[in-house]
Amino acid sequence: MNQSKERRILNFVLQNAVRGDPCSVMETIDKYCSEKEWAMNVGDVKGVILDKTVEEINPKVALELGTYCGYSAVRIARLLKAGACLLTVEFNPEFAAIAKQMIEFAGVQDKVKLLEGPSEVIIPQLKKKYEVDTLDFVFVDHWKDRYAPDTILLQECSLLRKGSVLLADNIIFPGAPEFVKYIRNNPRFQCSTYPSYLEYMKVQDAMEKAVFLG
Ligand SMILES: O=C(NCCNC(=O)c1cc(-c2ccc(F)cc2)cc(O)c1O)c1cc(O)ncn1
Ligand SMILES: [Mg+2]
Repeated sequence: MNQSKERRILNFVLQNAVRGDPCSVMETIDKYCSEKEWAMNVGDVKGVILDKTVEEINPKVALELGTYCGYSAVRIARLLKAGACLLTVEFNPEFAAIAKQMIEFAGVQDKVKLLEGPSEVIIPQLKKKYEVDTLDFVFVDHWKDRYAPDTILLQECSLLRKGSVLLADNIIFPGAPEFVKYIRNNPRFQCSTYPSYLEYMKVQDAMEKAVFLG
């Protein structure tokens, strides 16, 4: 059975990156995906916007929707302080298996909890099953038509507090029009847009930052 692209990315990391070095893992994935096979990691250009947002917030509890191969989980976790954690949600079991190995190879497994399942099932479990009180930071990077419903679900589950920050990938390409419409017209969010480029491409994209006002 021929290998998946995600398995090829992981193997390239296992063979070329430095075990326990998150930056080496990120650089190696970016090298593979810009030179050999494109893949939907947030990437090195938008990754800087993600870094700056995480460093500004310094979250104790962070959530990621859409783990994929674990690139952004490694990217976020490397910036988390002692005692802080990232919960990352992936629906696709193959992606989750790859991401688990990627996170462990990077050495950030103690800061990351990978939750396998659909976001609409996992989010309502965060308080009771995963002992979350509220979320300081949410990186939204899963199915684009889930961005708006899951933002509503996070509020319904009282997972956001005054000052919680959402950062959403791909609001230009592939686009998340329902989310943009919802969040920019919602008086409970303070929004700002960060124009950038689609990972590994000369195609315009952007990230949307939305601060929950409580
Ligand atoms: O996370 C799940 N899918 C990947 C979401 N991410 C994307 O779709 C995504 C796509 C693109 C992209 C860009 C250009 C292009 F030509 C094709 C795709 C870029 C990105 O940066 C993304 O983030 C998922 C799976 C599932 O089964 N259930 C719940 N969620
Ligand atoms: Mg994305």
